[in-house]
Amino acid sequence: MKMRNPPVNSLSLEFLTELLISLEKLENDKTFRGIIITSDCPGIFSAGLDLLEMYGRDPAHCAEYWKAVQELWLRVYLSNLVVIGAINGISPAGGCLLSLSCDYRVLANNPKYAIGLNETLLGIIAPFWFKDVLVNTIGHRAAERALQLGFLFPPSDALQVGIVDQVVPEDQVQSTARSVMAQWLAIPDHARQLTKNLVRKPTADRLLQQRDADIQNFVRFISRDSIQKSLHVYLEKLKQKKG
Ligand SMILES: CCCCCCCCCC/C=C/CC(=O)SCCNC(=O)CCNC(=O)[C@H](O)C(C)(C)COP(=O)(O)OP(=O)(O)OC[C@H]1O[C@@H](n2cnc3c(N)ncnc32)[C@H](O)[C@@H]1OP(=O)(O)O
Repeated sequence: MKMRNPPVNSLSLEFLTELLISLEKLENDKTFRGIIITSDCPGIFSAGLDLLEMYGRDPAHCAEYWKAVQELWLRVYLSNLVVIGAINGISPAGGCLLSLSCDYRVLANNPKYAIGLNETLLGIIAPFWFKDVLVNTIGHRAAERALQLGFLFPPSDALQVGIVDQVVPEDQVQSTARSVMAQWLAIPDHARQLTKNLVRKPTADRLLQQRDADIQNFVRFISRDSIQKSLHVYLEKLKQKKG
């Protein structure tokens, strides 16, 4: 699955909906046993959640948006398919969550392709289920530092901390992802799927048990004047970077 939402593969409501529909189709087609998620935007895996879906929007829109974010996460995280991330670009925040929700992550060895949950740098916070997935992946202490400081790990650090499973030369990302897929597909589906569910269900259940409250918390948080100001400042910084 090649993500194509130029210029930066931001996860807008429309794009999230497209991804959800595509995933659902693949899940329902029994000829598919695995997917490789990668990007069609040069140098960018995904810029994460679309800031314009959270800035200057009314509460109803924010609620609809957050529901779609939850939905995509649950679908990828709990997918019965083998999901491999072929991460061929930078992957901050929501882009990192998408990567972390794969079963295996291959990152291209380019110092620009940093990955991490950098929410605090925007003046916002990673929701508890983003945090849970990071803690599950790199452990409590490393996650505690990474989340508070908004670390974006370059490939060598990302491998060392375990946020990705493999770092390979850029021209080998897709072929490595395909070899990894072959290994994973050698395992009988029912055994692998039940095991995946056993490991991941408790984390997903934490959100499933409080989805509506999570949406309300998000809407309250994102609608605060101080948070809207932080988003404004961050968006201006992105604009000014262009000069
Ligand atoms: C107690 C209550 C608890 C409640 C908890 C709720 C908490 C809320 C949680 C909300 C979670 C959010 C997670 C996220 O994913 S936030 C998004 C994080 N993403 C980023 O920080 C990445 C920002 N982008 C960049 O750093 C760069 O764009 C890039 C990806 C490195 C690419 O750089 P490049 O130079 O190639 O491109 P430009 O920077 O010029 O960007 C091109 C245009 O795209 C716009 N852009 C970029 N990123 C985003 C984005 N994430 N959303 C929307 N738009 C984006 C950028 O502004 C340029 O637009 P322009 O052409 O119109 O100027």
